[in-house]
Amino acid sequence: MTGASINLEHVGIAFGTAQIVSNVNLTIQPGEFICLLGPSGCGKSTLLNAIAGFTPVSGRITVDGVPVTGPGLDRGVVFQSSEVLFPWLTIRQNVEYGLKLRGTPAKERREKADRYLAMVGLSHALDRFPAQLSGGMRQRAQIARVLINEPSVVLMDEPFGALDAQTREVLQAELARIWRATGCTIVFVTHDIWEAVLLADRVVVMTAGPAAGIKTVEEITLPHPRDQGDAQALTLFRRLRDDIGAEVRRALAQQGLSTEAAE
Ligand SMILES: Nc1ncnc2c1ncn2[C@@H]1O[C@H](COP(=O)(O)OP(=O)(O)OP(=O)(O)O)[C@@H](O)[C@H]1O
Repeated sequence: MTGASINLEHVGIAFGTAQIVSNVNLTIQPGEFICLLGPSGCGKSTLLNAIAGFTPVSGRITVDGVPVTGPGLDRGVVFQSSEVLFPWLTIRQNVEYGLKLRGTPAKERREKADRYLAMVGLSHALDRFPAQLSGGMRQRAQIARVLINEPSVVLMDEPFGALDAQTREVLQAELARIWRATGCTIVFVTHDIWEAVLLADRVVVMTAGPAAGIKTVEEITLPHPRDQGDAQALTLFRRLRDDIGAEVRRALAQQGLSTEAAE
């Protein structure tokens, strides 16, 4: 598994007459970890869905130079909700499912499923059903189900958003390890500024919608594992918080609402 480059050129996304995203230009290097941050509702998920090929765009999105025209196995998507797992299949069967559909022999798909389930720390839960797992374990299973396809790009939409703070912290550290082990390119949507500081090579901050674009791109060169107690990490956190806060205040002012409401 190696990471692919992603190129967004003048990307715009509209739903009917509503222009959600406008003129986004971004080049993502192979193996990079990009976090998308921005005010609520600005269009982070919309942009991620466009890279996944779920949403048509104006402009151009390419992955390793190939235009995105629809979903593909080169791009795996991890959603916030783990309800995408089939409740009637065991965790191992869930992870194997895609390979089974594509006719991979049973022995090979079992070996692969077990390898990726070991990578996400679920070797002890292979034969359990989703309902018998915690939320964090279900998210690990969802990640294994994506990784088994050996995608060059993993797109993650607030994958830890529904988890408690301690579980989220554990999964963040595990994701950083998995990312290094696989070399895939990750684009990760989050509301959580600390999550972005702890994980990303670059944080892309979007402007408030409508017609959201890129406000700033912050490069983070701190070594892993990163720590919230680190002074440089704290400086970055504050800068990102101020950038996003300014966008939220601008959006509220545009709507004629008090800017103090955003403090
Ligand atoms: N299928 C759709 N049809 C019409 N409008 C949509 C559709 N999907 C999203 N939108 C609108 O696009 C805008 C951006 O939504 P999106 O979910 O991408 O924002 P977000 O930044 O990910 O939000 P949040 O941070 O709250 O999760 C919102 O105004 C939303 O209502």
